Amino acid sequence: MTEAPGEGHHAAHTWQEARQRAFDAATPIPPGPVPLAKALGRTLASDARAIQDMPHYASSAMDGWAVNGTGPWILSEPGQRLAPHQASPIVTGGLIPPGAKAVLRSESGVITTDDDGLPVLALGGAAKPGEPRNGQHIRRAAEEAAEGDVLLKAGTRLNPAHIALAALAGLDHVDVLGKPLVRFLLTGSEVVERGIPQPGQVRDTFGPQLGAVVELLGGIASEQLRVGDSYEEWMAALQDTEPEPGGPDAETEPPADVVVTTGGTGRSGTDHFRRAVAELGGRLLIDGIAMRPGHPAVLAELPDGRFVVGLPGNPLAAMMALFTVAAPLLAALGHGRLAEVGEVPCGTTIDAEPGRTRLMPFKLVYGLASPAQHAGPGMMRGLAGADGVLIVPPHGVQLGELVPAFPLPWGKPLPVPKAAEDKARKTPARPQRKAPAGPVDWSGLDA
Ligand SMILES: Nc1nc2c(c(=O)[nH]1)N[C@H]1C(S)=C(S)[C@@H](COP(=O)(O)OP(=O)(O)OC[C@H]3O[C@@H](n4cnc5c(N)ncnc54)[C@H](O)[C@@H]3O)O[C@H]1N2
Ligand code: MOO
Repeated sequence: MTEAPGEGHHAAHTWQEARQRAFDAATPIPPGPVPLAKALGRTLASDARAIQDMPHYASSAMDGWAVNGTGPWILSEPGQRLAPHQASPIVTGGLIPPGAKAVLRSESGVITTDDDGLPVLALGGAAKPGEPRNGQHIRRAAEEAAEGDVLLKAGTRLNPAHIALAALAGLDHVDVLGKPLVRFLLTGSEVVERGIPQPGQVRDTFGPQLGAVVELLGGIASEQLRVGDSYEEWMAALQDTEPEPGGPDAETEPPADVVVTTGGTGRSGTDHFRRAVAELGGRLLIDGIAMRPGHPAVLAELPDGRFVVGLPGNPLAAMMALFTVAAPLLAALGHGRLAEVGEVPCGTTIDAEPGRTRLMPFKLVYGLASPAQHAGPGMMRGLAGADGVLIVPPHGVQLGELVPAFPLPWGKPLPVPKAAEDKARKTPARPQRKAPAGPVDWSGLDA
């Protein structure tokens, strides 16, 4: 923390360049299979089809008897082929025996004796007229889907019912679009995880929020590793983020695609990000951004393909760096798009600050953006109460002027500015397409 990174002594990227560069650095992670237990929220890369008829055998929908022909029925052993006027006991879900034409519910039949005193099944008091109809209470094979039918279309974002359907179809895995796995390396000997921090100590603000935010940004949040401030710890941790080949975690924990580090982005003796990356043979893709807060933010790529996002230690600065660098990177890795920047009318005049973009958490007050108080680089209060973040250009903003902004990953979308809304209203509605003649094809709504 001796020099001012990005403050003149090396060429920092503009905010816009940094965002685009982070997005362009990555290509989408290829699709692959995931077990159903990990498929929630994932996007199907290819159609999921029935691998056999569903159900794959005819079964009973009721407890009772499988019957052939009209009663009374002579009882035979369960599972045996039924000749006309024969019946055998069956339970719900039981396999329909060959020769059975229907199932008689238990409440519709009685076991009685025939003239010779032999046990027979006869219709009982609760039987409805005409019972059992041919096929009654039999769940036919392929009633839900025939082998090869598309159950879920490529592009479906999997919800619990989709996953249950895949399980019902007998699938153990589904083919989904790649999604970046993110590990965290939280650094700083002064950082404490619980209790009241002593002078010189600081409560960890990253552990409690980074995983959740990374998930909202389209990543899979994996474990957090905590180290102190020594270079050796940094090196060991950056090397050590892979599960040991053949080790206990190797099966369950695939290698990370991204490592997010916190702290150590400055240039003092205890700030090791750049040196550690260089020693590991990595290269810096972004080294400082002309923005405030968060200017020391770094993005690097290691020879093993992992990206390392270096967030500054100051809490608000880190979140602004996360939104600027990690959000586009995760979008690119996860088959997403670079989010468009919105606009909000500004409720105040913000003076120029040449050479850097300022990211300011704001609250909407009567539709106008008002920069939040308590938004110093080390604070969280402003962001915690904010509706979004203003991207204030170096030349400042005039009162009432539209200013670029982005919403928070956990918040509501930005309101559409009135000017844009009025324009949309004035644009004549597109002429309705004529409905096609003939029956409507609803097949696109299936699955
Ligand atoms: N001479 C200069 N000093 C500093 C400059 C500069 O340009 N010249 N930039 C300042 C800015 S801006 C930032 S941001 C920080 C960047 O610091 P580092 O990334 O090296 O982070 P540290 O020095 O390790 O920590 C900074 C600050 O953040 C606190 N911290 C760290 N981890 C956590 C955590 N998990 N939860 C809460 N707070 C955390 C740490 O205690 C420090 O107070 O450098 C400035 N200095
Ligand atoms: O830019 Mo620092 O990143 O202000 O806190």
